[in-house]
Amino acid sequence: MSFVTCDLCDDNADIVSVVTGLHWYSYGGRSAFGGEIVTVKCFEDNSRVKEHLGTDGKGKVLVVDGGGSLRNALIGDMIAENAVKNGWEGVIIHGACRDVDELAKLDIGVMTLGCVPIKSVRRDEGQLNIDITFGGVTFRPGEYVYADNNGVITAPRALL
Ligand SMILES: O=C([O-])CC(=O)C(=O)O
Repeated sequence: MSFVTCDLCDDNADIVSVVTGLHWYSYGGRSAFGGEIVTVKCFEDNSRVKEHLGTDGKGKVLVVDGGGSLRNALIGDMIAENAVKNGWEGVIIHGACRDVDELAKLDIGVMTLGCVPIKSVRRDEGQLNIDITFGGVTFRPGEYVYADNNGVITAPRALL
């Protein structure tokens, strides 16, 4: 998938929403990625993230509202490798990741607010496929998200 979010914004100004006010870091081996939105809402517990990236993700991006916490990592190289095996396009986390040198070698997009060496807890908490909001945008399961080094945008339908 080859695109620039700036062009997608210019060409679809009437329907895109743009995430603002957040500083993203791109850690995955793919810097531009997009697809159908699947959501997880959790806080310092990556149970739902691990579980869901273990299912088929072709054409999909997992968007995680981790409450902005940088206190532990919601994804690392093992979970990301599994996501690659299952065909996920990428993961966007309003929170943190770890194992960044390994993430850079994987053919998947991983955008987060930062990294931290410690993993998250797993208490089987978190919700799947509910509307989540951060950076002024509501991510709705079934809509579309596109991300690159310029930022993150959503649209009610596929733009590519
Ligand atoms: O296991 C975790 O919770 C996160 C992690 O380090 C990995 O995915 O390798």
